[in-house]
Amino acid sequence: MIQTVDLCKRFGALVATDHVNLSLAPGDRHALIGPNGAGKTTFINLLTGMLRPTSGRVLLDGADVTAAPPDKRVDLGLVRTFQINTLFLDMTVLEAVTLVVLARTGAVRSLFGSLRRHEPAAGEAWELLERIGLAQDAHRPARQLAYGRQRLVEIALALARKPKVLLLDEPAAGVSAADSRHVFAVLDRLPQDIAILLIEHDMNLVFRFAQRISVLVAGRLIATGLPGDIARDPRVREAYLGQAAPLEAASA
Ligand SMILES: Nc1ncnc2c1ncn2[C@@H]1O[C@H](COP(=O)(O)OP(=O)(O)OP(=O)(O)O)[C@@H](O)[C@H]1O
Repeated sequence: MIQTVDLCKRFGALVATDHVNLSLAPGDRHALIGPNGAGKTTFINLLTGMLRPTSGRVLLDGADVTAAPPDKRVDLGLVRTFQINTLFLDMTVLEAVTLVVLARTGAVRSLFGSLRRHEPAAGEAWELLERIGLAQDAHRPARQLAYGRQRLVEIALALARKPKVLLLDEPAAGVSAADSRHVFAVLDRLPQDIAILLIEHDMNLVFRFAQRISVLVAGRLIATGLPGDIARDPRVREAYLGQAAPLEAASA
């Protein structure tokens, strides 16, 4: 579904992404971990097209998208979550998700036409909100929701794009433990055909969610494998020196 081939990114003398080869098949639940500054965000930005690689390629569903702009990649099914912006915060949750459904289907251009034409989009948005447990907040402005619920709205907005590949950059950062559990319960129930790449610092969440884990250190992928193998890998333990406790807990 998505594949990088010898992907490299230099910032001057610094090699932030060093010949990274990583691929996800439909339905994969893959986590990308690594210490601070390892290059995780840079890698995500190379996938979404926010950054151009120095060399190497990005393939999406077999098509070379290395030179494609971000919006084209979204149209092709590569979607990442974003913090809700001011526009969406002032809409109700249902309006915001409906707007993204309309943008996806091209109908947003006729937004000021008959409202009746937008009923299917609102219906789809409603179903989505029910699926991820946000229906009770559908008619509230996103701004009024608790921070943890707003993170769910961000996931809903990404899902409204019907992604083939979903990139999640710390989807539960800054939320309470209870809300974080809810976010991950929602992620567990996402359609099985979506490939998900998760970046997450919380090892308990990583090991709970991922079927495969890749470890990035100083821009290089030092290991990819099953969670148990990653937790026991001496190179990974070395990279997380001083932080081995989460690996212990996760591999137990
Ligand atoms: N635009 C840029 N210009 C120069 N250096 C950059 C730029 N963006 C990132 N870097 C450097 O590239 C390296 C990788 O950074 P990146 O943010 O991708 O790491 P990360 O794994 O996401 O870190 P963290 O877990 O702390 O968010 C770091 O050394 C960072 O300082």
